[in-house]
Amino acid sequence: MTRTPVNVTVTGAAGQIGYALLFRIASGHLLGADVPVKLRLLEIPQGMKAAQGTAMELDDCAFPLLKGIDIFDDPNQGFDGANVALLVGARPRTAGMERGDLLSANGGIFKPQGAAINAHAADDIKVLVVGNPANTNALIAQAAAPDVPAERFTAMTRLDHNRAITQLAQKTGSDVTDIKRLTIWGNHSATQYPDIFHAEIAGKNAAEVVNDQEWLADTFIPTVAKRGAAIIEARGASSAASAANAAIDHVHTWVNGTAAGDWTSMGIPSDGSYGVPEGIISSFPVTTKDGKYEIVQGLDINEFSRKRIDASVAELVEERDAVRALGLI
Ligand SMILES: NC(=O)c1ccc[n+]([C@@H]2O[C@H](COP(=O)([O-])OP(=O)(O)OC[C@H]3O[C@@H](n4cnc5c(N)ncnc54)[C@H](O)[C@@H]3O)[C@@H](O)[C@H]2O)c1
Ligand SMILES: O=C(O)C[C@H](O)C(=O)O
Repeated sequence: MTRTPVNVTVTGAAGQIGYALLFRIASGHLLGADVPVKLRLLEIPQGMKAAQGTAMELDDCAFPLLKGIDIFDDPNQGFDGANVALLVGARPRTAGMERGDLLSANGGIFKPQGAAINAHAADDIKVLVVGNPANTNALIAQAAAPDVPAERFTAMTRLDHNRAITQLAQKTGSDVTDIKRLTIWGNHSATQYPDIFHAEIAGKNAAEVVNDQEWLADTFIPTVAKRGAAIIEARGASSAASAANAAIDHVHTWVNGTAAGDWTSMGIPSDGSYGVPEGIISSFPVTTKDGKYEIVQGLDINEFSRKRIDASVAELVEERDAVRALGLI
């Protein structure tokens, strides 16, 4: 049976993450090795020529699953019929820019994109926001799309999740595949909290295996939370291939499910679980099945974790209040 191609819209397609992402979507890593895709690339007018160049290279790969590429500079066209939308393009912070300016500039991108998704995307649209500040940009887009179920808007903390797995594996001399049930809580920012108290390493409690509170507080958490800045310092540019890889992982897991006994981390609208105010887009431990996710319930949150989750959530509440004051939500 021939499957209908899935329409995947990627914004910021001519950027560095776009360049690392599009070839993997086209080769079947986003949705599955048997799922044909049509790419819809969305750029700003200045990015159109470079996006066309990337599309030429995609053509030159003769990917069996790639059934079409269209390029737009109008969100209403870019999101038309989209089943999956990866919102990567964003306004980066530049020298002298205050946080309010950054939120306002991104509001100018994510509000119209949310409205275009609301008006034109397919009924089963799933949205992943990668562009920073990812959680709050996702909130802005979601608020502009009242007819789309709120839970379809998610923000990426999978890169943080993957970073934390490797740091833990390297510390304990284990394999990344031995590590399960790790959680990123809160914001994709330096306040995020990577939690190993419920994680397992080859079936044993990770915090007990590590048994080094000082390493946890003074090395592990800051290393994971500040990894983005460390990459920028080392590479002279922000993470791109690892961010693209995490976007692939996020959507693949959302669509295809978490493995039995494991979970992942996703930025999702809070339902009030774990004391996170309803509606803000915060990272939680989630399981996924049949294209839907659920927050893992019933985890005991110790005092060490509570303090850190609360701090990151407080930052998200501040960001929400700031975009509310700007009339963006
Ligand atoms: N959540 C995460 O874990 C994570 C990780 C890494 C990077 N990021 C963020 O991802 C974003 C993209 O990073 P990058 O390195 O690809 O940046 P980049 O500057 O290389 O590319 C961004 C692209 O977006 C385009 N763009 C800007 N406004 C647009 C709009 N309104 N519509 C469509 N396209 C638009 C630009 O023309 C550019 O081509 C940044 O905000 C970055 O901070 C997030
Ligand atoms: O773009 C950034 O500021 C960093 C990025 O979010 C990352 O985590 O690598």
